[in-house]
Amino acid sequence: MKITKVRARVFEWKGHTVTPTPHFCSNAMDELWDKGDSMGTFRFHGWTTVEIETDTGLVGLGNVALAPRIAKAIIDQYLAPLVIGQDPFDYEYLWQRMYRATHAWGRKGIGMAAISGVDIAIWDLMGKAVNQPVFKLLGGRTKEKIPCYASKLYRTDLKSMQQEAQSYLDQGFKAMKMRFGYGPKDGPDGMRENLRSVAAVREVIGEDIDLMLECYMGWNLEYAKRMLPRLERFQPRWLEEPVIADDIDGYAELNQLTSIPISGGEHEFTHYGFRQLLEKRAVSVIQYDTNRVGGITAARKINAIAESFSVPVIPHAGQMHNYHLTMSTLASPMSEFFPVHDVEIGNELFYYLFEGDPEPVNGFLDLDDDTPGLGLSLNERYFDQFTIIE
Ligand SMILES: O=C(O)C(=O)C[C@@H](O)CO
Ligand SMILES: [Mg+2]
Repeated sequence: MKITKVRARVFEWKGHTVTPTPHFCSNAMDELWDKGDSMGTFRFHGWTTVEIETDTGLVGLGNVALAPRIAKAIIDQYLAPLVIGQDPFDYEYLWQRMYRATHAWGRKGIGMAAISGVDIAIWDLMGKAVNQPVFKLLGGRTKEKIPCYASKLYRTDLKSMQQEAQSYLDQGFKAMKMRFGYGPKDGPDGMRENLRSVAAVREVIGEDIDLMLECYMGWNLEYAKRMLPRLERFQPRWLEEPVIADDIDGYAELNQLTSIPISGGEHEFTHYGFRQLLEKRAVSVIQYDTNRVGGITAARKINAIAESFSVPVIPHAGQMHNYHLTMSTLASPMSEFFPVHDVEIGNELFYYLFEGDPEPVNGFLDLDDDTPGLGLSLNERYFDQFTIIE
C-alpha cells in the first residue's frame, strides 16, 4: 500500500459559542498585568483534520487541535512530501523521517502537533487495512471497559457547580475534574474562593468520588506551595498543571511537598520530554495528548516508559486517539471525558466535527471490537457551521 495524497483541512467554528465568565479557569496568562481576555488564548475553536489517501482507496483520518492554520501549513509544506509514496505500515520510519526532517523547529509545540495528526491518520489507515481496531494493533484489550472521569466544572457560582457535580453523579461517574478560578494575583480572597469551590464540590460528591483539581498553569511555585497544604484535607486524586509546563523543577518540588499527586504533560512532547519528567519525579500522573505529543507512535513509547516507572498515564482530553492507547495498556487506568455541550472553551468542538466517539455509561467507555481503525469519521451535519479551509 502506498500513500498517494495528504489532505489537511482547517475547520473554524463560526456557530454559536458561550463566552466564559471572569475567573472561569485560571491559566498561564493570569500572571501578566494586561491579561486581556485571558482564556482567549486557551479557547480552541478550530481544528485541523488530516486525511491520508492511498492507492488502495483506503483513507486514514487524523487530527490536530492546536493552531490549525499553522498545523495545516506545516503538513502541506513539510510533512506531506515526506510521507507521499511511502507505505503507511512503515510508521516508525515515517515518524523518524518527519521528526528528523523538521528537527530544527519541529521537536516541540506545533511542529510536533502537526506530526501527531499525520501519525494518527497513519494508524487509522493501518487498522482499516487489516480490518482491526487500532487498540488491537497496540496490544489489545487490557480492560473490559475504560473507566472515565467527567471533566468540566469550570469556576462559576458555587450552586451551579454543585448542580453540575450532582449531574455527573446521577450519570454514574465515579470521578470528576474541576477548575480553579483564582491565582496569585487574587490575594487571600482568591485563595479563599479556590478553597470554597473545592469544599462546595466535595460537599455534594462525598469522600468516595475521585476529585481532580485543575490549575491549567495559572499558579506559580510560591502560590502552589501555599495552596497545596490547604488542599490536602480534600484528598484530591491529583492537582494538575500548577505551574507553566517549562518549570519542571517546580513540578518536582511540588510533587514531593504533600500527599497530593501532581499531574501534567498535556503541554509536553515526545518520549524524550516525558523521560525528563519521570526521571525528575516531577509528575505522579502523565497526561500527554496523542494529537500533540507525537501521535500514537510516540505515545506508545511513553506508555512503556511510564509503566517502568509505575506512573499512570491518563491522557488529556479523552477522544478516540487517546482511548485506543488507554484500552491497550495497563499503564493507563482511566480516561478523561469531556461532556458534550455548547461550544465554550472548544474541548467539546470535537463532537461537532467528528462522530464515532463512544458515550460513557455509568462512568465507563467501551470500544468496538469490530470497528476497524480508530472508528472516527467526519461529522458532516455541522459542516455549514464551520469555515473550511482547503
Ligand atoms: O482537560 C484538561 O486537562 C484541560 O487542561 C482542558 C483545558 O481546556 C482547561 O480546562
Ligand atoms: Mg489539564
